Amino acid sequence: MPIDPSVAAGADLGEVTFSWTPREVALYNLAVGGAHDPLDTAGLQYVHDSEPKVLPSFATVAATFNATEAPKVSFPGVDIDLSKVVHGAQQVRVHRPLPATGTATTRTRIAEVQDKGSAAVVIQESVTRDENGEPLWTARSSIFAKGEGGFGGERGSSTRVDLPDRAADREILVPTQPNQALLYRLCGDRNPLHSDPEFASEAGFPRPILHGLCTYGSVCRAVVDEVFGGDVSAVADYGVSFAGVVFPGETLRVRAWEDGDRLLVATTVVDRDDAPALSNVVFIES
Ligand SMILES: CCCCCCC[C@@H](O)CC(=O)SCCNC(=O)CCNC(=O)[C@H](O)C(C)(C)COP(=O)(O)OP(=O)(O)OC[C@H]1O[C@@H](n2cnc3c(N)ncnc32)[C@H](O)[C@@H]1OP(=O)(O)O
Repeated sequence: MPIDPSVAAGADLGEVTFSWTPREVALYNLAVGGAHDPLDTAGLQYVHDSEPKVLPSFATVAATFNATEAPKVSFPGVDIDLSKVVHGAQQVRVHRPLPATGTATTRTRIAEVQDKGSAAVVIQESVTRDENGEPLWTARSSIFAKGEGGFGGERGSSTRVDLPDRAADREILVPTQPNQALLYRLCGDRNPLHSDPEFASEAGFPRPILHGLCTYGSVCRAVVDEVFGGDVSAVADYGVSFAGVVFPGETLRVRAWEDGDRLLVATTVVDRDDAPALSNVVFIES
């Protein structure tokens, strides 16, 4: 049985300790479109040799940055073929601005396993602490596994963030590059879905798709630059659902609405009639 909710739900996936340096931070920043204009001196802070700006979304890659193997969807009570899964949702809360150099330990558990009928959703939660045991960030991510539902689990809740019924306060265009996924995979996500045309085809896609977390980071970077004046510390919490695929080279349209201490955002693909890419996007300002 690929999913046994009685084993999976609440399972402790253990701890991992890892370190990062300005080199990893700068590579990540480039992989999410930072410093795309080398004549923009503000953008160059993303690739500063000793103190590059650290986006809160860096939290999504820090623990696995140097991975070189494809991930496995294999946990207690869960064993799913990688070609059947897509990233469903991601949220990160940073408890303070992330340093450009650090060592931390992440403990992860399976918070919930949802049976959506045809699909399964596996939700992981992790807490990351610095060397003194102080929390640095907490994260929640969902894996959406097509065809893996029907195992007799709870359907779980739905996520739905309604957007204001008015024109967006800001609109930003975020180009991605045709080789964006090949660059982003150097930040540790070696899923062949993003680099191998044959694997992508077996998974049901016409060509390799962009990592969900590359879209996540690119939108974070664009919002920090264009809405928060380049201040990476302005974001305390950032969550999204991955609503549709993005192909490398496509341009994203980011529309943003101020909503108190929140920024609500919709992200669509310009080149495909504004097909949804990210939904339920909420930035909480610090
Ligand atoms: C450890 C190893 C881990 C490896 C993880 C993966 C690593 C990465 O490399 C992989 C990636 O980055 S993949 C790229 C990023 N993700 C995507 O592109 C997915 C885009 N989204 C889709 O295709 C569809 O929305 C889709 C397919 C997600 C859903 O579409 P539908 O099947 O049409 O679903 P729908 O009928 O709308 O809803 C059915 C129920 O599912 C819930 N749901 C929908 N979208 C969800 C999502 N994105 N995340 C979580 N749950 C979601 C709905 O709420 C609904 O349930 P309910 O009826 O209870 O509300």
